[in-house]
Amino acid sequence: MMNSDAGPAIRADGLTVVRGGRTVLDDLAFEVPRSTVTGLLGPSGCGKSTLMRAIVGTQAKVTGTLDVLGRPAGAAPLRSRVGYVTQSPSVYADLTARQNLDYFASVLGLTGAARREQVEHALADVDLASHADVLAGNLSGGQLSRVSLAVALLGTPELLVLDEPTVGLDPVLRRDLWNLFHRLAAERGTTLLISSHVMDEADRCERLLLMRAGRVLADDTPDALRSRTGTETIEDAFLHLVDTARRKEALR
Ligand SMILES: Nc1ncnc2c1ncn2[C@@H]1O[C@H](COP(=O)(O)OP(=O)(O)OP(=O)(O)O)[C@@H](O)[C@H]1O
Repeated sequence: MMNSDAGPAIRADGLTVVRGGRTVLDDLAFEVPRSTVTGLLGPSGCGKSTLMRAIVGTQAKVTGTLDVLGRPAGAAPLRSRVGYVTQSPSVYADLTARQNLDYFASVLGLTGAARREQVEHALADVDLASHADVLAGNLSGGQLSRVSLAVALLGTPELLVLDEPTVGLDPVLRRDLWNLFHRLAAERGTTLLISSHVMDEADRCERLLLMRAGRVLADDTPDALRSRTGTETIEDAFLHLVDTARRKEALR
């Protein structure tokens, strides 16, 4: 019998998604190893959110292979094992940060002391303990997105899929969040897939998936990408790969 705990956290092969009659993900093949921080980088509109939605099982018209933690993406047993944070924070404005977490912890089936412990832990992880009793509606944008992240941390998911979690945050908070991401991978074995359209976040990742126009341009470590393309920055590596892809398309 196949062991669903072995192998990569995510495996895609021939993955294609059609939205509104357009192919927005085109024949993707890649793997995301377990317990790593992988960056999903590419320009606005290249398909990052669509890929994340496919991985968490909320995207229609997905064809090809897409396995998550050894099971087909979206399979019911994955629900409690995968955490997902969208670009727009999804919390209740009329509840405090702590009440939001308590509510979502109860939805996950957590009770009693274990629930209280998980809630306090998640608040501390995202550095929001001092604002725990403020109504979500009165929190800043960055604080709200950290409440969403804390919700995703409840239940200690094995895979965290985070759509642009550091957008709009100040440099200190951004650094603290990246430190948290690495701690989760190193200490809890969590796999993190984190999207960004800012190339300067690339060096904070152990691995990179570079996307452009619905295709994966590269699936590698930042160092390997730079040395393979003979460039010094990931932005230059990305441009080099785009030019190479364009030349190939022109030859065809
Ligand atoms: N409901 C929809 N119907 C048709 N096309 C869509 C729909 N939603 C998104 N698209 C298209 O799919 C493509 C990929 O969109 P997606 O949101 O996945 O990109 P993205 O890389 O996450 O962009 P951003 O960084 O701006 O969030 C875009 O060209 C977009 O216009």
